[in-house]
Amino acid sequence: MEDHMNKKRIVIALGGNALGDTLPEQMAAVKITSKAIADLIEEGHEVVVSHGNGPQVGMINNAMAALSRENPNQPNTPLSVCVAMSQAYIGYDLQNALREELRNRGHYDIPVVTMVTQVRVNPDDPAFENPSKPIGHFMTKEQADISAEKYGYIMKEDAGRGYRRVVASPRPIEIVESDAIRTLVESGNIVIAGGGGGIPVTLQGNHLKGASAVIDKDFASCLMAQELDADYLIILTAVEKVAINFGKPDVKWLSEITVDEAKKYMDEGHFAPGSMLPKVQAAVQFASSKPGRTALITLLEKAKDGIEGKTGTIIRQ
Ligand SMILES: Nc1ncnc2c1ncn2[C@@H]1O[C@H](COP(=O)(O)OP(=O)(O)O)[C@@H](O)[C@H]1O
Ligand SMILES: NC(=O)OP(=O)(O)O
Repeated sequence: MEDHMNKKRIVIALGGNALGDTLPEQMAAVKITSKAIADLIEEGHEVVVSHGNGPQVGMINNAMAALSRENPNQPNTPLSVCVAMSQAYIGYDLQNALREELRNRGHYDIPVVTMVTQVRVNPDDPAFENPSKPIGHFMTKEQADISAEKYGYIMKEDAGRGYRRVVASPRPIEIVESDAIRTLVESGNIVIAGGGGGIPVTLQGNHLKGASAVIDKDFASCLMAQELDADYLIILTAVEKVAINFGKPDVKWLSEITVDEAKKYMDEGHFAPGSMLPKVQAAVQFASSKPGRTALITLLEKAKDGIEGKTGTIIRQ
């Protein structure tokens, strides 16, 4: 273990490739993911891990809906509860894999814990009227039409890859458990928190009421990084760097950009909505929130190289 001279507090947001789409894929993927996270832990950094849940929350929601169709005594499970289930299921696999990876490297004294995390949203957020977050598996047009007809789901085409159900995705405004997460981090725990963007809740006096939504994990991770006063927000995805002119012959991969440059590229439409755009938006929000805060977007396997400045796209003020 390195000494703690350069210890940073890091929030890592894991993309879809870190977890896969199915139960067996997730089992295999978390082993690779744990290696990348353990590399950062071994450098002595304080690490909080968040992750997506799109495929998983859709799968859970479908299973619960089928159960309630078969059994009239079983009312349908709210989407907020499905997000909670996805946090626990993904947290279980990730926590277990990371514990094993740390032990394989001789670190028996680093506890890993998953925090059930609620995230407050505004009940008047216009996103509730405009579902945009794809969940579940991809379908053909014919399958999507059947789902829309049979279950009243709203289906949208997802970046040329097929059709998916979409649900509301309001902006996160408070990480309810951030004090507890901070306490765990400061006492040496590796914390998995804010999974699936957090369980969306609205405040009703002292009661937190579940909302029918799935929050974007990049925005929730950004807010969590701010609330934890993190030094780094690392967004790990399936590309090593962010590009302008992505997918075109004159593609240019970006190594380091300022917040102003990132905003200019956003305005010019270089980042696809629903994929790279929320990542760059989250990175910009984090890097602008306080001097010294740095955002990094890179490949899962390159997390350590990225924080050492060897690769990835760095966004800072
Ligand atoms: N300008 C861009 N630069 C790099 N990647 C981009 C860009 N625009 C769109 N992408 C795509 O966005 C993907 C990341 O978004 P997505 O797959 O939704 O993320 P997640 O890892 O969170 O599941 C990349 O793998 C890439 O295919
Ligand atoms: N909640 C969320 O943003 O999940 P995905 O990253 O899987 O879309």
